Amino acid sequence: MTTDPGPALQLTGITKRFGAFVANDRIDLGIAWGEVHALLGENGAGKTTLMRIVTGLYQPDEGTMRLDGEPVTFRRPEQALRAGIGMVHQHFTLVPTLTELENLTMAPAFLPWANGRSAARRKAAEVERATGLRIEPDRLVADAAVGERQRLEIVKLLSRGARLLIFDEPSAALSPGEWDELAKLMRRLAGEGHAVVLISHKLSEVFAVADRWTVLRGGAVAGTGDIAGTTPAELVALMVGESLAPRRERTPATPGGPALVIEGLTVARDSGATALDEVGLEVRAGEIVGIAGVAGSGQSELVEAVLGIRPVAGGTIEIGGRRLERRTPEGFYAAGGALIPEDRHHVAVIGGMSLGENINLRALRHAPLARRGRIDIGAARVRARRLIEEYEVRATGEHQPMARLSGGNQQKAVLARELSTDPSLVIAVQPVRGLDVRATEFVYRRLTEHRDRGGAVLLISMDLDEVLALSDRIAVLAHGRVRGVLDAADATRAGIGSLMTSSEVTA
Ligand SMILES: Nc1ncnc2c1ncn2[C@@H]1O[C@H](COP(=O)(O)OP(=O)(O)OP(=O)(O)O)[C@@H](O)[C@H]1O
Repeated sequence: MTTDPGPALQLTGITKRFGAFVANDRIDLGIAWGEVHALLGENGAGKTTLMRIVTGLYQPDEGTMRLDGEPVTFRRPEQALRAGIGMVHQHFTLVPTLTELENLTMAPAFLPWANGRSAARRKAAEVERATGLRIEPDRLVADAAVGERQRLEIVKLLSRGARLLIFDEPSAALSPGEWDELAKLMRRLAGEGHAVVLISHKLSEVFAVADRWTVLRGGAVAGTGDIAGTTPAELVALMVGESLAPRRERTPATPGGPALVIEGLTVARDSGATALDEVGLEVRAGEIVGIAGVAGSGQSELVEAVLGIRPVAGGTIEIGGRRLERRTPEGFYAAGGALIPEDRHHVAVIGGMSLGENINLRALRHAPLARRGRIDIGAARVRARRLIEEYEVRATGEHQPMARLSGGNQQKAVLARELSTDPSLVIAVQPVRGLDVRATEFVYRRLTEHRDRGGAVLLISMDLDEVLALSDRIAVLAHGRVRGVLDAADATRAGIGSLMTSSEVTA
């Protein structure tokens, strides 16, 4: 299909306030059919708010929207979707206790087939072919990794006839191969006359797929233009209002004693299938060990086993030289562990509690916040404010409900909470997920400083560049087994990639 490029969506003077706070400030933005338009900006710049307006989740206080030249008002997401506008959210909208196929059959396109499983399966296969995205019809969504859930979200949206698709940081949980696939899909959709809006903090992705860009800063448009003729440095400067200092040279690690020792760890998935098969892994004090692997290779189960929330069929786990006999989260934290979880929304934050309460959650049982069984509210407030400042969490104050912070700022709060208790072992799963360029540099520096002070870090990430940039040693996990452990200095993308996709154990 060919479509003349033309104005798909035109926003004029869009303003959105939350109380006295102006999240979107008189925004003019045009998205054309046939283009991939990157929407950029620091954490809290107002990107998600604007896209929530476009998809009917929020109503603007001022301004107008036109779709194909016609004024439109969306009071609910269904209205936007009916008009062909859909969003792949940072937090997915799937039902975890249903299978992927069951989740898909809830979409109207499938309803006529909903009572016939084989027909629904055929329809699912058809959508898979059309989108080039795989799904596992019989897998419970709860068992799917974040990246796999996201894929299902996209399939669901396309099956509902979305023509303008908004991707909110879609690559956060994807392996390089999955991202390449998604990038191709975005280009294909644009080529077929769809419009794609890409919210991303990764400029390499933006330059790989986008035709045009718009930068938001402090809720207002800071600039817009064509990707051709723009440099990443120019966009960074527009986003943060300054240029970023170059990353410091990393010094080699000086590893000490073992901080985490895992031997022969065998763990099952919820379905009973083997998730980890006799996995051995060691992280020493003063080093960062990265785990590279495609989503669903057993990373989540590894973390859950160490944390003590997943039964272990065999093997041992030692933290700080002590074997964890009764494995519980309390035991993990008491042994000096800290965790930056993969799924921020469901596991890492309590949305109904304030930012300050979330930041202090792990410090409440000990002095100086706990005094004779009571919490010193004044000390808690001071501590929260200090960490909010130190971690540059952008919020109206420590009282702001956590759910009202932008995604990136929630992530900064999680980091503040976990790193501020001086842990000996940090398990960091996708630690910069959703963070802007400046905050990403900040976290990388923090984790490296933690290592330099003798702390141990187990880094789990689907982002191979991140694993390569941060790790001292890299363990490659594939199909529940460690396929090799490499010194980061000698590791190459290609070498890791071939181990990541290997199905035979060569060791
Ligand atoms: N429901 C709400 N109530 C109050 N403030 C809100 C609400 N939603 C968003 N905000 C505020 O609006 C600002 C913009 O948030 P938004 O989520 O749009 O940012 P963003 O550019 O998408 O950031 P990120 O890159 O971190 O996702 C933030 O400071 C946030 O705290």
